[in-house]
Amino acid sequence: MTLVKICGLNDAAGLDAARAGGADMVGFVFFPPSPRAVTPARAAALAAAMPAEGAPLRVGLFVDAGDKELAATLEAVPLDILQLHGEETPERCAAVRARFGRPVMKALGIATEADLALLDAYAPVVDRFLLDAKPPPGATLPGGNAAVFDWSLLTRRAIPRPWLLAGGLTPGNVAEAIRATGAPGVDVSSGVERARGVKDPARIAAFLAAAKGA
Ligand SMILES: O=C(O)c1ccccc1N[C@@H]1O[C@H](COP(=O)(O)O)[C@@H](O)[C@H]1O
Repeated sequence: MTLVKICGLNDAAGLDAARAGGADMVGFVFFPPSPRAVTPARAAALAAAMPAEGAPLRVGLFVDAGDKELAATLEAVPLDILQLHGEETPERCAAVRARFGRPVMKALGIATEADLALLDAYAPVVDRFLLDAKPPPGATLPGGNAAVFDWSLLTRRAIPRPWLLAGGLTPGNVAEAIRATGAPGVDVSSGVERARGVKDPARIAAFLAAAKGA
């Protein structure tokens, strides 16, 4: 069954809906410019309501974070996976994985076939990929922009690690996205919100039902 990550959770109602609907991963955004950002203290309070082990796994989303920030966040919040959503190089991914002892999920922006060439450089040093759209012109965030990319690019080569499809997914298009790409997992933020940065429990439930039923 398709793995589902609900990202950008910042309140108990959203987290409850994600858990009730069977989310495999929940994401906390540690990137202050994002409207979904949480402080480590806020994420710790939300995570405290979750089971200590098992699903959903807690994913921390970081954008070009330094070791000090990663260490301080991990001190406060029991994160299972580190999602690196900035310009982190393969060397940086390897260093983060070794120093912090957590699986690393590297986000890559995909717009053309050439972007997929990066997969081979990262594959030896990451545990999972998150394949997202590149930020559209004028966007201020490196992700979370409700932008879709050309899914057919993903059918032309094998992805050398487990991976999640992201970018502009919604309850209405996620089943088609899974069918078109064969994605083993999907990730959503904007598509389950009622306003930018505000999660909608009903949309979270609908997304999970559509993705798990695909
Ligand atoms: O969600 C954010 O605010 C965010 C900020 C900075 C980097 C990544 C971010 N979100 C990630 O982007 C994907 C796609 O988002 P969307 O569904 O298109 O809105 C999301 O799943 C997050 O992993």
